[in-house]
Amino acid sequence: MTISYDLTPEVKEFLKELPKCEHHLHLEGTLEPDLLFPLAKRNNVALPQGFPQTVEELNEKYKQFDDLQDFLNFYYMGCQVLINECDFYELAWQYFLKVHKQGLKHAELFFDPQSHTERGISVDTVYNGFAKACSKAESELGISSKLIMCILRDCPLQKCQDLVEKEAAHLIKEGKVHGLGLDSAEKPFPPTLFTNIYASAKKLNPELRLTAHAGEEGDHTYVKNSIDFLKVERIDHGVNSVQSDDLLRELSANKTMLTVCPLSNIKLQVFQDLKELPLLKLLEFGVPFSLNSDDPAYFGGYILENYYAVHETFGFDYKIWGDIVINTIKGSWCDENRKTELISLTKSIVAKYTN
Ligand SMILES: Nc1ncnc2[nH]cnc12
Ligand SMILES: [Zn+2]
Repeated sequence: MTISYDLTPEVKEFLKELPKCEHHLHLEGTLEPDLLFPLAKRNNVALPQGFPQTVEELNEKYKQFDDLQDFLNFYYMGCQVLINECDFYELAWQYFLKVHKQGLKHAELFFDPQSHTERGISVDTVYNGFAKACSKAESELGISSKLIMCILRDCPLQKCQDLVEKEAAHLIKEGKVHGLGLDSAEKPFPPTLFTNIYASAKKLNPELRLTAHAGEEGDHTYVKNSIDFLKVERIDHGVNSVQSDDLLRELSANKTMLTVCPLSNIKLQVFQDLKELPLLKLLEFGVPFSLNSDDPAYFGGYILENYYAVHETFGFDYKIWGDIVINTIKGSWCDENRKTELISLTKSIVAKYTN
């Protein structure tokens, strides 16, 4: 499903060349219909009753979701075809191959163990497959990456606690997962429910980075409470932060990054039009944000299409794009040398297009 963007070839080339970092990408959300059906066959998985039968029918369904829950229903059905370590590896590797062609240099990648452990698959099977693809992407494609393990907020709390304190405790302690996140249905499961679990994860490894989905369908208090109770340093989506100027000032003062997902917000009807995406207000208040693809197989675009869509709507000049990309690099969880390298690359690309 390719959407065409009304941009000049020069702008397209500029956006492609920018050294992009992605902070909000669910690896399970990269499961394209043309991988889903072969995996179902290979693993002998019967898709649920009523599930589309062909790539074309599935693509038709993906044209629009009613809301977050409508999408999540399909997302979790899709997860069922992932069984063996090689499936997780193949999924992530296909993602890296696609975004390598789009100028992605650094990726911070979510994965959802509970969508697999519920089906009897071990956390290690999932982790090992994804980690292998990450190592290969670094050595063969020059893409650095970090894995962020997410808690599914609509699973029973005890199971969320067991994931962190038992099943995946070794991955946290050994620093194999770099960060902890919180995703899935937002509104009925406010962040305060997870205060103790976040605290025990941080106790297992004080270096663990913390983030959470908030302010996608929940209001601005979900963002504020994620910061105050979960002690997160980043917010995934966070677009409803614009409901409170006080919160925007706080985000700006603390340099708390919002990982904004433009095409996702349209497909899940958070906004009806990209013009409503509050990037200008975030820029006005000095709130750092990055642009991301969330679940690209479902939302009609990877990282570069998200950059295209934002350019088509807001028409930022090259200098503003340079600032957005540099802020994204600064808010990344990679080491300082990598940041310096990517910032200097950004500056040279902006200079090439503005001189
Ligand atoms: N956009 C999103 N919001 C919440 N949970 C998710 N899981 C995958 N994508 C998600
Ligand atoms: Zn997400």
